[in-house]
Amino acid sequence: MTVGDAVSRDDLRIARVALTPVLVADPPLLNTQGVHQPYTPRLIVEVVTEEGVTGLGETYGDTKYLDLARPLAALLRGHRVDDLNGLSRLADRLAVDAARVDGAVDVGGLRGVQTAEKLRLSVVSAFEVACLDALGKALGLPVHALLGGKVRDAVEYSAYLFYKWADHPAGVAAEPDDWGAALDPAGIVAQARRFTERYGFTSFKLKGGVFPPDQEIAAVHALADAFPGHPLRLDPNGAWSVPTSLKVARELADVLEYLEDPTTGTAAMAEVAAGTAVPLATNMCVTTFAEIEEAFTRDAVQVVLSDHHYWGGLRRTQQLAAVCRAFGVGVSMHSNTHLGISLAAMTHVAATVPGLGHACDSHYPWQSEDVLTARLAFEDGAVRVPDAPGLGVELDRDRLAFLHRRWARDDGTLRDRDDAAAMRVAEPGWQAPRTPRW
Ligand SMILES: O=C([O-])C(=O)C[C@H](O)[C@@H](O)C(=O)[O-]
Ligand SMILES: [Mg+2]
Repeated sequence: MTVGDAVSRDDLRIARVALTPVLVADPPLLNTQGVHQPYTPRLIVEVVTEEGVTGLGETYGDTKYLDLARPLAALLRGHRVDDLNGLSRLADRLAVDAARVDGAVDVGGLRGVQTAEKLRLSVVSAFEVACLDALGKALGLPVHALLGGKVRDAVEYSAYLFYKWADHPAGVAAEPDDWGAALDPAGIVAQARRFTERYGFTSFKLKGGVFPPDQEIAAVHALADAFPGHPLRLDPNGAWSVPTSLKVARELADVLEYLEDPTTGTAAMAEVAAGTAVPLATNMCVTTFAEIEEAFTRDAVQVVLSDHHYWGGLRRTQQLAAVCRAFGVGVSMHSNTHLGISLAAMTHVAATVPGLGHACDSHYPWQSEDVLTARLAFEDGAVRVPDAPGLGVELDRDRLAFLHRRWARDDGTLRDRDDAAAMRVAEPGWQAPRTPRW
Protein backbone atom coordinates (compact mmCIF):
# COMPACT_ATOMS: atom_id res chain seq x y z
CA MET A 1 0.00 0.00 0.00
CA THR A 2 1.28 3.50 -0.72
CA VAL A 3 0.49 6.58 1.31
CA GLY A 4 -3.07 7.78 0.75
CA ASP A 5 -4.42 4.61 -0.92
CA ALA A 6 -7.77 3.37 0.35
CA VAL A 7 -7.18 1.40 3.56
CA SER A 8 -9.13 -1.43 5.04
CA ARG A 9 -9.37 -1.34 8.82
CA ASP A 10 -7.33 -4.54 8.98
CA ASP A 11 -4.48 -2.71 7.26
CA LEU A 12 -4.34 -0.54 10.35
CA ARG A 13 -3.49 -3.39 12.71
CA ILE A 14 -0.17 -3.18 14.51
CA ALA A 15 2.24 -5.91 13.46
CA ARG A 16 5.24 -4.77 15.46
CA VAL A 17 6.35 -2.18 18.00
CA ALA A 18 9.96 -1.09 18.42
CA LEU A 19 11.15 0.68 21.57
CA THR A 20 14.53 2.37 21.36
CA PRO A 21 15.91 4.14 24.42
CA VAL A 22 18.52 6.77 23.58
CA LEU A 23 20.78 9.18 25.44
CA VAL A 24 20.90 12.65 23.91
CA ALA A 25 23.39 15.42 24.60
CA ASP A 26 22.16 18.09 27.00
CA PRO A 27 24.06 21.26 27.98
CA PRO A 28 24.80 22.14 31.64
CA LEU A 29 21.51 23.97 32.26
CA LEU A 30 20.85 24.93 35.89
CA ASN A 31 17.58 24.66 37.75
CA THR A 32 16.60 24.64 41.38
CA GLN A 33 17.24 20.90 41.71
CA GLY A 34 20.75 20.97 40.24
CA VAL A 35 22.09 20.79 36.71
CA HIS A 36 21.21 18.80 33.62
CA GLN A 37 23.22 15.65 33.03
CA PRO A 38 25.50 15.66 29.97
CA TYR A 39 23.17 13.12 28.36
CA THR A 40 19.48 12.67 29.04
CA PRO A 41 17.32 9.58 28.39
CA ARG A 42 14.47 9.60 25.85
CA LEU A 43 12.45 6.73 24.43
CA ILE A 44 11.60 6.48 20.73
CA VAL A 45 8.47 4.42 19.97
CA GLU A 46 7.75 2.97 16.52
CA VAL A 47 4.49 1.20 15.72
CA VAL A 48 4.49 -0.67 12.41
CA THR A 49 1.20 -1.64 10.81
CA GLU A 50 0.47 -4.88 8.91
CA GLU A 51 0.89 -2.85 5.72
CA GLY A 52 4.33 -1.64 6.79
CA VAL A 53 3.44 1.94 7.72
CA THR A 54 5.56 3.17 10.64
CA GLY A 55 4.35 5.72 13.20
CA LEU A 56 6.72 7.55 15.55
CA GLY A 57 6.34 8.71 19.14
CA GLU A 58 8.69 9.94 21.85
CA THR A 59 8.62 10.20 25.64
CA TYR A 60 10.79 10.12 28.76
CA GLY A 61 13.38 7.35 28.60
CA ASP A 62 14.05 6.76 32.30
CA THR A 63 13.79 3.17 33.54
CA LYS A 64 10.40 3.66 35.21
CA TYR A 65 8.92 4.62 31.81
CA LEU A 66 10.69 1.80 29.96
CA ASP A 67 9.33 -0.65 32.53
CA LEU A 68 5.78 0.33 31.48
CA ALA A 69 6.43 0.83 27.77
CA ARG A 70 7.65 -2.76 27.32
CA PRO A 71 4.48 -4.52 28.56
CA LEU A 72 2.29 -2.00 26.70
CA ALA A 73 4.19 -2.70 23.48
CA ALA A 74 3.60 -6.43 24.02
CA LEU A 75 -0.17 -5.84 24.33
CA LEU A 76 -0.39 -3.93 21.06
CA ARG A 77 0.06 -6.68 18.49
CA GLY A 78 -3.12 -6.79 16.43
CA HIS A 79 -4.46 -3.55 17.91
CA ARG A 80 -5.59 -1.00 15.30
CA VAL A 81 -3.82 2.38 15.21
CA ASP A 82 -7.19 4.14 14.86
CA ASP A 83 -8.46 2.63 18.13
CA LEU A 84 -7.03 5.24 20.48
CA ASN A 85 -9.65 4.75 23.18
CA GLY A 86 -8.79 1.06 23.15
CA LEU A 87 -5.12 2.00 23.54
CA SER A 88 -5.96 3.88 26.75
CA ARG A 89 -7.88 0.89 28.07
CA LEU A 90 -4.89 -1.36 27.43
CA ALA A 91 -2.64 1.11 29.27
CA ASP A 92 -5.01 1.04 32.26
CA ARG A 93 -4.04 -2.61 32.70
CA LEU A 94 -0.36 -1.82 33.31
CA ALA A 95 0.73 -2.53 36.85
CA VAL A 96 2.88 0.23 38.32
CA ASP A 97 5.48 -0.70 40.92
CA ALA A 98 4.47 1.17 44.09
CA ALA A 99 8.10 2.08 44.76
CA ARG A 100 7.97 4.24 41.63
CA VAL A 101 5.21 6.48 42.91
CA ASP A 102 5.83 7.90 46.33
CA GLY A 103 3.54 10.87 45.65
CA ALA A 104 6.53 13.18 45.93
CA VAL A 105 7.44 15.74 43.31
CA ASP A 106 9.12 14.16 40.32
CA VAL A 107 12.78 14.95 40.99
CA GLY A 108 13.98 14.77 37.43
CA GLY A 109 11.34 16.69 35.64
CA LEU A 110 10.01 19.27 38.10
CA ARG A 111 6.55 18.51 36.85
CA GLY A 112 4.43 18.03 39.91
CA VAL A 113 3.20 15.06 41.84
CA GLN A 114 4.04 11.56 40.71
CA THR A 115 1.19 9.04 40.54
CA ALA A 116 0.72 5.65 38.92
CA GLU A 117 -1.82 7.16 36.54
CA LYS A 118 0.56 9.90 35.50
CA LEU A 119 3.33 7.39 34.85
CA ARG A 120 0.99 5.36 32.64
CA LEU A 121 -0.15 8.50 30.81
CA SER A 122 3.45 9.57 30.23
CA VAL A 123 4.02 6.28 28.45
CA VAL A 124 0.73 5.92 26.59
CA SER A 125 1.15 9.43 25.14
CA ALA A 126 4.09 8.28 23.01
CA PHE A 127 2.06 5.35 21.69
CA GLU A 128 -0.90 7.63 20.95
CA VAL A 129 1.36 9.97 18.95
CA ALA A 130 2.90 7.00 17.11
CA CYS A 131 -0.58 5.63 16.28
CA LEU A 132 -1.72 9.03 15.02
CA ASP A 133 1.44 9.32 12.91
CA ALA A 134 0.84 5.88 11.38
CA LEU A 135 -2.87 6.56 10.86
CA GLY A 136 -2.12 9.90 9.20
CA LYS A 137 0.40 8.29 6.89
CA ALA A 138 -2.02 5.49 6.02
CA LEU A 139 -4.80 7.98 5.25
CA GLY A 140 -2.61 10.65 3.65
CA LEU A 141 -3.61 13.19 6.33
CA PRO A 142 -1.53 15.31 8.70
CA VAL A 143 -1.98 14.63 12.43
CA HIS A 144 -3.59 18.04 12.94
CA ALA A 145 -6.35 16.98 10.51
CA LEU A 146 -6.96 13.83 12.59
CA LEU A 147 -7.32 16.12 15.61
CA GLY A 148 -10.01 18.20 13.93
CA GLY A 149 -7.92 20.54 11.82
CA LYS A 150 -5.48 23.35 12.41
CA VAL A 151 -6.66 26.81 13.37
CA ARG A 152 -3.24 28.37 12.68
CA ASP A 153 -0.43 27.71 10.20
CA ALA A 154 2.45 28.28 12.59
CA VAL A 155 2.92 27.76 16.33
CA GLU A 156 4.86 30.34 18.28
CA TYR A 157 7.51 29.23 20.80
CA SER A 158 9.39 31.21 23.44
CA ALA A 159 13.14 31.39 24.00
CA TYR A 160 13.78 29.18 27.01
CA LEU A 161 16.63 30.93 28.86
CA PHE A 162 18.69 29.09 31.46
CA TYR A 163 21.46 29.97 33.81
CA LYS A 164 24.20 27.70 32.59
CA TRP A 165 27.84 26.85 32.89
CA ALA A 166 30.05 27.05 29.81
CA ASP A 167 30.82 23.33 30.12
CA HIS A 168 29.90 20.27 32.12
CA PRO A 169 32.29 19.65 35.04
CA ALA A 170 35.89 18.78 34.13
CA GLY A 171 36.39 15.09 33.56
CA VAL A 172 32.73 14.43 32.65
CA ALA A 173 32.22 13.04 29.15
CA ALA A 174 29.99 15.50 27.28
CA GLU A 175 29.36 17.16 23.93
CA PRO A 176 30.57 20.77 23.82
CA ASP A 177 28.01 23.53 23.13
CA ASP A 178 28.55 26.98 21.70
CA TRP A 179 26.23 28.93 24.03
CA GLY A 180 28.85 29.84 26.64
CA ALA A 181 28.17 30.56 30.30
CA ALA A 182 25.19 32.59 31.57
CA LEU A 183 25.42 33.23 35.29
CA ASP A 184 24.39 36.88 35.67
CA PRO A 185 22.05 39.43 34.01
CA ALA A 186 24.53 40.26 31.24
CA GLY A 187 24.98 36.56 30.46
CA ILE A 188 21.21 36.00 30.33
CA VAL A 189 20.72 38.99 27.99
CA ALA A 190 23.54 37.73 25.75
CA GLN A 191 21.87 34.29 25.65
CA ALA A 192 18.51 35.90 24.80
CA ARG A 193 20.14 37.84 21.92
CA ARG A 194 21.59 34.62 20.57
CA PHE A 195 18.11 33.04 20.72
CA THR A 196 16.61 35.93 18.74
CA GLU A 197 19.43 35.90 16.17
CA ARG A 198 19.26 32.15 15.65
CA TYR A 199 15.51 31.55 15.87
CA GLY A 200 13.68 34.88 15.90
CA PHE A 201 11.98 34.32 19.26
CA THR A 202 10.18 37.33 20.69
CA SER A 203 8.97 35.88 24.05
CA PHE A 204 11.45 34.92 26.76
CA LYS A 205 11.20 32.57 29.71
CA LEU A 206 13.94 32.47 32.33
CA LYS A 207 14.33 29.31 34.39
CA GLY A 208 14.81 30.63 37.92
CA GLY A 209 15.10 29.16 41.39
CA VAL A 210 18.87 28.97 40.87
CA PHE A 211 20.12 32.18 42.49
CA PRO A 212 18.64 34.28 45.31
CA PRO A 213 15.53 36.07 43.99
CA ASP A 214 17.13 39.55 43.83
CA GLN A 215 19.63 38.28 41.26
CA GLU A 216 16.85 36.77 39.16
CA ILE A 217 14.78 39.97 39.44
CA ALA A 218 17.83 41.85 38.14
CA ALA A 219 18.12 39.44 35.21
CA VAL A 220 14.47 39.95 34.25
CA HIS A 221 14.88 43.73 34.51
CA ALA A 222 17.92 43.47 32.25
CA LEU A 223 15.85 41.49 29.73
CA ALA A 224 13.07 44.10 29.90
CA ASP A 225 15.62 46.85 29.18
CA ALA A 226 17.15 44.90 26.31
CA PHE A 227 13.81 43.81 24.80
CA PRO A 228 11.27 46.50 25.74
CA GLY A 229 7.65 45.39 25.53
CA HIS A 230 8.46 41.72 24.85
CA PRO A 231 6.61 39.03 26.85
CA LEU A 232 8.80 37.82 29.76
CA ARG A 233 8.29 34.97 32.23
CA LEU A 234 10.21 33.74 35.25
CA ASP A 235 9.87 30.16 36.55
CA PRO A 236 11.62 29.17 39.83
CA ASN A 237 9.84 25.78 39.98
CA GLY A 238 8.16 26.49 43.30
CA ALA A 239 11.35 27.55 45.08
CA TRP A 240 9.93 30.59 46.88
CA SER A 241 7.77 31.16 49.95
CA VAL A 242 4.51 33.10 49.56
CA PRO A 243 6.04 36.38 50.87
CA THR A 244 9.04 36.03 48.54
CA SER A 245 6.73 35.29 45.59
CA LEU A 246 4.70 38.40 46.38
CA LYS A 247 7.84 40.51 46.62
CA VAL A 248 9.09 39.26 43.25
CA ALA A 249 5.65 39.81 41.71
CA ARG A 250 5.62 43.39 43.03
CA GLU A 251 9.07 44.17 41.68
CA LEU A 252 8.41 42.65 38.27
CA ALA A 253 4.74 43.59 37.92
CA ASP A 254 5.38 45.99 35.04
CA VAL A 255 7.39 43.62 32.91
CA LEU A 256 6.07 40.07 33.42
CA GLU A 257 3.64 38.33 31.09
CA TYR A 258 3.25 35.76 33.86
CA LEU A 259 5.04 34.31 36.85
CA GLU A 260 5.35 30.51 36.63
CA ASP A 261 5.11 28.30 39.73
CA PRO A 262 6.63 30.86 42.11
CA THR A 263 5.68 28.66 45.07
CA THR A 264 4.80 25.02 45.70
CA GLY A 265 1.26 23.66 45.95
CA THR A 266 -2.19 24.94 45.05
CA ALA A 267 -2.89 26.51 48.46
CA ALA A 268 0.28 28.62 48.38
CA MET A 269 -0.27 29.52 44.70
CA ALA A 270 -3.80 30.69 45.60
CA GLU A 271 -2.36 32.93 48.32
CA VAL A 272 0.09 34.47 45.87
CA ALA A 273 -2.58 34.89 43.21
CA ALA A 274 -4.80 36.71 45.71
CA GLY A 275 -2.03 39.20 46.42
CA THR A 276 -0.90 40.15 42.92
CA ALA A 277 -2.34 41.14 39.56
CA VAL A 278 0.49 39.29 37.79
CA PRO A 279 -1.01 36.13 36.23
CA LEU A 280 0.36 32.84 37.58
CA ALA A 281 1.14 29.93 35.29
CA THR A 282 1.79 26.34 36.30
CA ASN A 283 3.16 23.03 35.19
CA MET A 284 3.52 21.85 38.78
CA CYS A 285 0.25 22.23 40.67
CA VAL A 286 -2.10 21.42 37.76
CA THR A 287 -0.62 18.38 36.06
CA THR A 288 -3.63 16.03 36.12
CA PHE A 289 -7.37 16.45 35.60
CA ALA A 290 -7.88 15.64 39.29
CA GLU A 291 -5.95 18.77 40.30
CA ILE A 292 -8.04 21.16 38.19
CA GLU A 293 -11.09 21.64 40.39
CA GLU A 294 -9.28 22.92 43.46
CA ALA A 295 -6.88 25.13 41.49
CA PHE A 296 -9.57 26.71 39.34
CA THR A 297 -12.15 27.21 42.09
CA ARG A 298 -9.49 28.85 44.29
CA ASP A 299 -8.29 30.95 41.32
CA ALA A 300 -4.76 29.72 42.04
CA VAL A 301 -3.61 29.77 38.41
CA GLN A 302 -4.44 31.84 35.37
CA VAL A 303 -2.47 29.84 32.77
CA VAL A 304 -2.01 26.05 32.62
CA LEU A 305 1.07 24.84 30.79
CA SER A 306 -0.04 21.62 29.17
CA ASP A 307 2.37 18.88 28.18
CA HIS A 308 1.08 16.06 26.02
CA HIS A 309 3.67 13.68 27.48
CA TYR A 310 2.28 13.55 31.02
CA TRP A 311 -1.28 14.68 30.26
CA GLY A 312 -1.57 11.47 28.25
CA GLY A 313 -1.47 12.49 24.61
CA LEU A 314 -2.65 14.96 22.02
CA ARG A 315 -6.38 14.34 22.47
CA ARG A 316 -6.21 14.75 26.24
CA THR A 317 -4.27 17.98 25.64
CA GLN A 318 -7.20 19.21 23.58
CA GLN A 319 -9.57 18.17 26.38
CA LEU A 320 -7.46 20.09 28.91
CA ALA A 321 -7.56 23.16 26.66
CA ALA A 322 -11.36 22.90 26.47
CA VAL A 323 -11.67 22.73 30.27
CA CYS A 324 -9.35 25.75 30.61
CA ARG A 325 -11.44 27.63 28.04
CA ALA A 326 -14.62 26.88 29.98
CA PHE A 327 -13.09 28.38 33.13
CA GLY A 328 -11.49 31.37 31.40
CA VAL A 329 -8.01 30.01 32.26
CA GLY A 330 -5.27 30.46 29.64
CA VAL A 331 -3.37 27.53 28.19
CA SER A 332 0.11 27.18 26.79
CA MET A 333 2.78 24.47 26.75
CA HIS A 334 5.48 23.18 29.08
CA SER A 335 8.61 21.44 27.88
CA ASN A 336 11.34 19.17 29.11
CA THR A 337 14.34 18.09 27.09
CA HIS A 338 12.89 16.56 23.91
CA LEU A 339 13.64 15.72 20.31
CA GLY A 340 11.99 16.57 17.01
CA ILE A 341 9.29 13.89 17.13
CA SER A 342 7.86 15.55 20.24
CA LEU A 343 8.28 19.05 18.80
CA ALA A 344 6.27 17.93 15.77
CA ALA A 345 3.58 16.43 18.05
CA MET A 346 3.47 19.61 20.17
CA THR A 347 3.15 21.73 17.03
CA HIS A 348 0.32 19.63 15.57
CA VAL A 349 -1.78 19.73 18.74
CA ALA A 350 -1.01 23.39 19.47
CA ALA A 351 -2.16 24.19 15.93
CA THR A 352 -5.63 22.85 16.79
CA VAL A 353 -6.14 24.68 20.10
CA PRO A 354 -8.18 27.87 19.77
CA GLY A 355 -7.12 30.86 21.85
CA LEU A 356 -3.54 29.79 22.46
CA GLY A 357 -2.55 33.19 23.82
CA HIS A 358 1.04 32.56 24.92
CA ALA A 359 4.11 31.30 23.07
CA CYS A 360 4.81 27.65 24.01
CA ASP A 361 7.96 26.48 25.80
CA SER A 362 10.41 24.22 24.01
CA HIS A 363 13.84 22.89 24.97
CA TYR A 364 14.51 21.91 21.34
CA PRO A 365 17.03 24.69 20.61
CA TRP A 366 19.21 23.25 23.41
CA GLN A 367 19.29 19.84 21.71
CA SER A 368 22.10 19.62 19.17
CA GLU A 369 21.23 16.00 18.46
CA ASP A 370 18.08 14.50 16.96
CA VAL A 371 16.77 11.27 15.47
CA LEU A 372 15.25 12.94 12.39
CA THR A 373 16.64 13.20 8.88
CA ALA A 374 15.83 16.94 8.96
CA ARG A 375 15.49 19.10 12.06
CA LEU A 376 12.35 21.16 12.53
CA ALA A 377 13.11 24.85 12.03
CA PHE A 378 12.02 27.92 13.98
CA GLU A 379 11.27 30.91 11.74
CA ASP A 380 10.47 34.19 13.44
CA GLY A 381 10.15 32.19 16.66
CA ALA A 382 7.54 29.82 15.24
CA VAL A 383 7.38 26.32 13.74
CA ARG A 384 5.28 25.97 10.58
CA VAL A 385 2.60 23.34 11.07
CA PRO A 386 3.54 20.35 8.89
CA ASP A 387 0.91 19.42 6.28
CA ALA A 388 2.58 16.21 5.11
CA PRO A 389 0.88 12.94 6.16
CA GLY A 390 1.25 12.00 9.83
CA LEU A 391 3.61 14.11 11.91
CA GLY A 392 5.52 15.07 8.75
CA VAL A 393 8.92 13.95 10.09
CA GLU A 394 11.26 11.13 9.07
CA LEU A 395 13.41 8.91 11.28
CA ASP A 396 17.17 8.83 10.67
CA ARG A 397 17.97 5.22 11.54
CA ASP A 398 21.72 5.76 11.69
CA ARG A 399 21.32 8.56 14.23
CA LEU A 400 18.82 6.49 16.21
CA ALA A 401 21.28 3.58 16.31
CA PHE A 402 24.14 5.88 17.31
CA LEU A 403 22.19 7.44 20.20
CA HIS A 404 20.93 4.02 21.27
CA ARG A 405 24.49 2.65 21.36
CA ARG A 406 25.35 5.48 23.75
CA TRP A 407 22.44 4.37 25.98
CA ALA A 408 23.46 0.71 25.73
CA ARG A 409 27.06 1.49 26.70
CA ASP A 410 26.05 3.57 29.72
CA ASP A 411 26.59 1.74 33.02
CA GLY A 412 23.26 3.00 34.35
CA THR A 413 24.55 6.33 35.68
CA LEU A 414 22.73 8.40 33.07
CA ARG A 415 19.76 6.20 32.28
CA ASP A 416 17.63 7.91 34.93
CA ARG A 417 17.69 11.69 34.87
CA ASP A 418 18.89 13.08 38.19
CA ASP A 419 19.81 16.77 38.21
CA ALA A 420 20.88 16.69 41.87
CA ALA A 421 23.29 13.81 41.21
CA ALA A 422 24.73 15.69 38.22
CA MET A 423 25.25 18.70 40.50
CA ARG A 424 27.09 16.59 43.08
CA VAL A 425 29.84 15.98 40.54
CA ALA A 426 30.69 19.68 40.79
CA GLU A 427 29.53 20.25 44.36
CA PRO A 428 29.95 17.13 46.49
CA GLY A 429 27.32 17.02 49.21
CA TRP A 430 24.71 18.90 47.11
CA GLN A 431 21.12 17.91 47.88
CA ALA A 432 18.09 19.17 45.95
CA PRO A 433 16.91 22.03 48.19
CA ARG A 434 13.74 21.72 50.21
CA THR A 435 11.04 24.21 49.29
CA PRO A 436 10.62 27.03 49.96
CA ARG A 437 14.30 27.58 49.26
CA TRP A 438 13.93 31.36 49.64
O1 LIG B 1 8.82 23.91 35.13
C1 LIG B 1 9.23 23.79 34.01
O2 LIG B 1 8.94 24.58 33.14
C2 LIG B 1 10.08 22.62 33.75
O3 LIG B 1 10.09 21.76 34.55
C3 LIG B 1 10.85 22.55 32.52
C4 LIG B 1 12.12 21.75 32.58
O4 LIG B 1 12.03 20.60 33.31
C5 LIG B 1 13.28 22.50 33.13
O5 LIG B 1 13.05 23.02 34.38
C6 LIG B 1 14.53 21.68 33.17
O6 LIG B 1 14.61 20.71 32.41
O7 LIG B 1 15.44 22.04 33.89
MG1 LIG C 1 7.58 25.49 34.81
